[in-house]
Amino acid sequence: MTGDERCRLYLITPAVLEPVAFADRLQAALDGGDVACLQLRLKDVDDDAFRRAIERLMPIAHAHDVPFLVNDRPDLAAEFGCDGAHVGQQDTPYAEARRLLGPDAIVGVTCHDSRHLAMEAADAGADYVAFGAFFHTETKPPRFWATTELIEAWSQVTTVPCVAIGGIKPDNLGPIVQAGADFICVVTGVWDHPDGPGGGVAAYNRAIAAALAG
Ligand SMILES: Cc1ncc(COP(=O)(O)OP(=O)(O)O)c(N)n1
Ligand SMILES: Cc1nc(C(=O)O)sc1CCOP(=O)(O)O
Repeated sequence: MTGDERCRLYLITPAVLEPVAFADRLQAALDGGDVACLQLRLKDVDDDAFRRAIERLMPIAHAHDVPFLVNDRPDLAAEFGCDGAHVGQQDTPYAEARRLLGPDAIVGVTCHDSRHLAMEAADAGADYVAFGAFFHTETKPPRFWATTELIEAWSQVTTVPCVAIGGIKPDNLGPIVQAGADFICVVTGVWDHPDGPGGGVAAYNRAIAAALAG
């Protein structure tokens, strides 16, 4: 994951899923077009459920050349040789995640609405920083609000890629892309898309391309 390319789609799984049934939906999503990264984000599950999901879903991501990251659990990501992990401000600290995963893994950090947190993460070596939420979302009711001004300011001072997250849909992503976001990160806009997950991925990619063109 580098920030020196065009803006790309970063996909997060639903927080509750049954791995065998979800595998077909993941396959459909990744068949729908370009996805830069897949993050497994499970909530309220035990370690065995996490392990079953990693074992079933990571090969599908890899068959599409999509890096597979695990949210909150760099220990499990390391155990299964995943491509990396995403950690929040209340999770395993960045330095410990990096120690567990090694220098070549992708480690991203939630930075909410804060350029200061983002600088700290980038200086420590994070591969990307994540800003959000941009819009209201039921997926995770926002406590912080990020802005396109933050993305613009970030892009001017550093080359460390930034991810924009929170309520982002094909019809509201234009200003975020034009402000310089490297990745548009999405949960429901893909999984709940009326044309299915593949249609959702295609719709985001069309909207990103239109924003970059226009
Ligand atoms: C790419 C990306 N950005 C932000 C988050 C949110 O992470 P966090 O603050 O740790 O909250 P939970 O996802 O654990 O609810 C993310 N997962 N991914
Ligand atoms: C997991 C997560 N983190 C956020 C943050 O603001 O840090 S918003 C969010 C949920 C994003 O889901 P959707 O694309 O369905 O709005």
